[in-house]
Amino acid sequence: LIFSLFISLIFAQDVPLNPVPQKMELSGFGKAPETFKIDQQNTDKATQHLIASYFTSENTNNKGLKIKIGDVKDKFPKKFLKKVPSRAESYFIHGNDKKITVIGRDARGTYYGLRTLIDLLNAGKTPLGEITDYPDVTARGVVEGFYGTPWSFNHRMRQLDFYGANKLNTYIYGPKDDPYHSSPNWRKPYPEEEATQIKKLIDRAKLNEVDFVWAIHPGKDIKWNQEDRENLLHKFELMYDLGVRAFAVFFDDISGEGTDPNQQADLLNYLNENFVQAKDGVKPLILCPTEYNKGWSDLEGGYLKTLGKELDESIRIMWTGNHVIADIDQETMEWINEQIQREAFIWWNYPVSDYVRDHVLLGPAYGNEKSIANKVSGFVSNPMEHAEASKIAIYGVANYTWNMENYDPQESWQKALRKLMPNDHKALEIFARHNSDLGPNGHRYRREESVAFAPEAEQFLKQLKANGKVENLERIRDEFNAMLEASYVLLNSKDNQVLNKEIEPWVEQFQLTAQAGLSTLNMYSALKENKNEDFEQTYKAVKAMKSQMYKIDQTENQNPYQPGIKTASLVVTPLIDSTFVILTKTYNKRFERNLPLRANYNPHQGYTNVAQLKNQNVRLKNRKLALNPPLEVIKMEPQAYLGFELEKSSNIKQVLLKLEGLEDFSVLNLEISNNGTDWEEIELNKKDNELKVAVNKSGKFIRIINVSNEDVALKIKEFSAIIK
Ligand SMILES: CCCCCN1[C@H](CC(=O)NC)[C@H](O)[C@H](O)[C@H]1CO
Repeated sequence: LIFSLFISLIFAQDVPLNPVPQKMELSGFGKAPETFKIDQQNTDKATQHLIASYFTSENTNNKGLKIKIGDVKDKFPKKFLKKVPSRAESYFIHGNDKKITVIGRDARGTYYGLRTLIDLLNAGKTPLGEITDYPDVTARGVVEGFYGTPWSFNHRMRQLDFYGANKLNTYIYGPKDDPYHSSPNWRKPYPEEEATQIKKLIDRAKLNEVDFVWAIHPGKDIKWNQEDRENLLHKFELMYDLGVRAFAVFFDDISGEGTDPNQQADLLNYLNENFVQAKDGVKPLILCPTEYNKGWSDLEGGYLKTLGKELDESIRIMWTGNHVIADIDQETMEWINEQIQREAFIWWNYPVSDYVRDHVLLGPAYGNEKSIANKVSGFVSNPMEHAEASKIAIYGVANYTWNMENYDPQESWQKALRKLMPNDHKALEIFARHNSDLGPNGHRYRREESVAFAPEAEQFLKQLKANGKVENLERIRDEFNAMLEASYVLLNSKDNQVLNKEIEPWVEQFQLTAQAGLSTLNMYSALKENKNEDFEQTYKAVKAMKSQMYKIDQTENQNPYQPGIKTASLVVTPLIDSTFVILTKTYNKRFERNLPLRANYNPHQGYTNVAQLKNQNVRLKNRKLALNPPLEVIKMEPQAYLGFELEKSSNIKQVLLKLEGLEDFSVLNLEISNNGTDWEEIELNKKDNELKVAVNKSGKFIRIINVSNEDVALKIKEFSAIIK
């Protein structure tokens, strides 16, 4: 047994089994034959469809290797039947050189067993021995729950196929910006075209053994009366008629009336009794609570306790962890499960990037503990609006939730890159390892990036600053070269055009970054050899590359939150920018020149004492300096301020302010200053919350400040200044 386990562990690495099964006792693998003979017993439509698509007249005949596939209700040898695990969706495979047997605990188990067998056959192998497998987490998958452009129909169809292939069984449809999911049209039926698409998605989900969960987000304007109760029930009926058999109600990111936990619980219990129980085949309801993370929960208020006490025990309650964006550990689960008296259903806000839209998050899915499998009722990932690129993280979640203690983030990440780009995965790896961190953000959630390169970058900068000479120039140059070459391979790869289309602007920016890096190293060499003409020439080249990057950043991916294209922002870009400034300063001093130092184009920065906004980026577009508007409501205590610190005192032509949720505008003053201590108030007509204020005064600091002695809560839709 030890020997065969040893063998199977070795094999587990090189056979791309998605996910790795719980237990493999194989003496090895046979060579997959040319033809098979299928003996199909009890199977559902999804399995029949998968069999029909894989075993065709090309590779089946009477002399082929026998494959008998069915579930525990069928006739199989007792010694096999007793090996099928009792959990839902589990399966057992036995193989020798005569016959392969696949037995599912249930229809999904049979399907997943077949998927595992097909993974082996695709690798040209058949199993010699036994595979016993089951999922660790009950509901596994994705919640399309982000702000921004919802995924397209075609992307959703691709996603469902990806989930089927990787044993994910849950897709929750809840795009924040779909007006028929949320306000104002949650009461209305979908228009014809969308309704037809949803029907097609449901059929595709079935063929991939995925529960299509339709979520409604009524909380912004729901009235706790019989009329709206009927409205919601009616909308669920309409969705049921389209084929939806699993439903969710989201009460997140709302304020006011809709946040009442007793009303929320009454509504869901009512839906449970009068809809879920009343109809056949409908799965238990899922609720996303208003207090969906510990940082936002007010224990005295008893919101969570009320839900835990009042909600029917069949209803699942979602949870993002100790914060809006958080990784999940044992302590997180013990706390919340106690509060809600059931196992929470995790909504993992990764790789969602709707609060760092200028970044793509392509790194490994890591940070969640491996001991929580029996503490969660579900685990779904909230992805990026870039569906194809999100598959890297989703593949990790598939492995993590199926076989948790076996999960290896790096191994999964490598496998995901190969699944997405079978031939050019090396180029994708070089690109992805430098595009994984989020950059500074209001949630202060960060990811590792450029991990192997960071020590080299650090040593390079340290030595450059200390004595102007470095020892690892070649290793830095090698990485920039690898980045440059990878960018060309990616832009020309035929592996996955859908992915290419999504990441193209970032790959272009990445290419320019690599080129700027190489030329900055040329500046270093020219300086060392006192080749002043070369230095100034290559200096000019870097400035030209930077202005091209600036143009991409100003034209691509323009959205109202974090517009533009940031790449390699944690290690590589800062290394290049710092090196550029150090070399230019040294050159200017040594040869009495005054080449401008500015490497990047935004010399201004945010200026605030509001913790939530410490990292909020500011952007300069032409002459307009704007605060990236935060998604969330901002709380400003008395004397709290936020605004801008300019590079130097400049003429402030105009200030634009668009605020929301503020009854009494008089609590805020607009002020400017040249030194950050003496402030001059700028008159505001404080009645409307959309202001264009002519200033025409010079200043280095601009701010709005809460001059009342009360806390104020507001949403900042726009805060910008025109600097002339
Ligand atoms: C308004 C404060 C920020 C909330 C951010 N959450 C939202 C709600 C949520 O997490 N619900 C569980 C969206 O889902 C979004 O995608 C995600 C991250 O930006």
